[in-house]
Amino acid sequence: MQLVLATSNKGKIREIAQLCDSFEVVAFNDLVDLGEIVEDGDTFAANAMIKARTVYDALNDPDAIVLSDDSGISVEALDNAPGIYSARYAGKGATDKDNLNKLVEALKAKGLTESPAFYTAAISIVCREGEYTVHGWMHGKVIDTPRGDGGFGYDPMFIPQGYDQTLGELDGEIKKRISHRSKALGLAKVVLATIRKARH
Ligand SMILES: O=c1nc[nH]c2c1ncn2[C@H]1C[C@H](O)[C@@H](COP(=O)(O)OP(=O)(O)OP(=O)(O)O)O1
Ligand SMILES: [Mg+2]
Repeated sequence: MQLVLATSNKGKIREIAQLCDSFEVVAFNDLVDLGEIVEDGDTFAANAMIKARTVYDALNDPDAIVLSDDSGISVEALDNAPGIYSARYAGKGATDKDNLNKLVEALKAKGLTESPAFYTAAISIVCREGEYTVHGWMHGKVIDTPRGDGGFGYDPMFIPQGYDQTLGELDGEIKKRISHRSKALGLAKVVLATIRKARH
């Protein structure tokens, strides 16, 4: 069964494809040309649903199953910023490196070397059977000295609870087990199994 991913983020596509390996996963950009989807919701869930609905409507295919992800990092010492603005923390068109460096600077500006932090993932599914949104969280801390180049986004500065290495250093198999995205996808796969059953 095909699963259309309503994301342009290569790190997410890689992780979702690995975690949803019983589906034929395809990125929406390979099917339709929508340009940048405007994420003007005020929560992760709202933005995830915007992305999934936009792609579902553009595909105009009653059999389509679209899955989106809106996610980000919230830092306690920064009143849970950047949150839903994680992708553009360093401004429109910011790279992962720009955003990470801005977060390091924000910690230093507070005279901090670390702070508790957590990732949120909201995953939405839109198909003819209905619209669904599930969440996953991963708690830990951010540090001001990024280490490792694994993962993507803010991973080199995030140390998950129970570990002493960053997600940039840890084996990707660990992130697959504990991340906000894998937890949310664990719930999303229950929805997908129900859809698959209803269609056969
Ligand atoms: O596991 C993660 N490890 C590190 N960083 C992460 C992770 N998960 C989300 N993030 C960061 C990256 C980006 O700065 C923002 C997502 O923003 P978000 O709008 O959901 O994604 P995006 O714009 O990169 O692609 P898209 O909207 O097409 O899904 O949070
Ligand atoms: Mg985005």
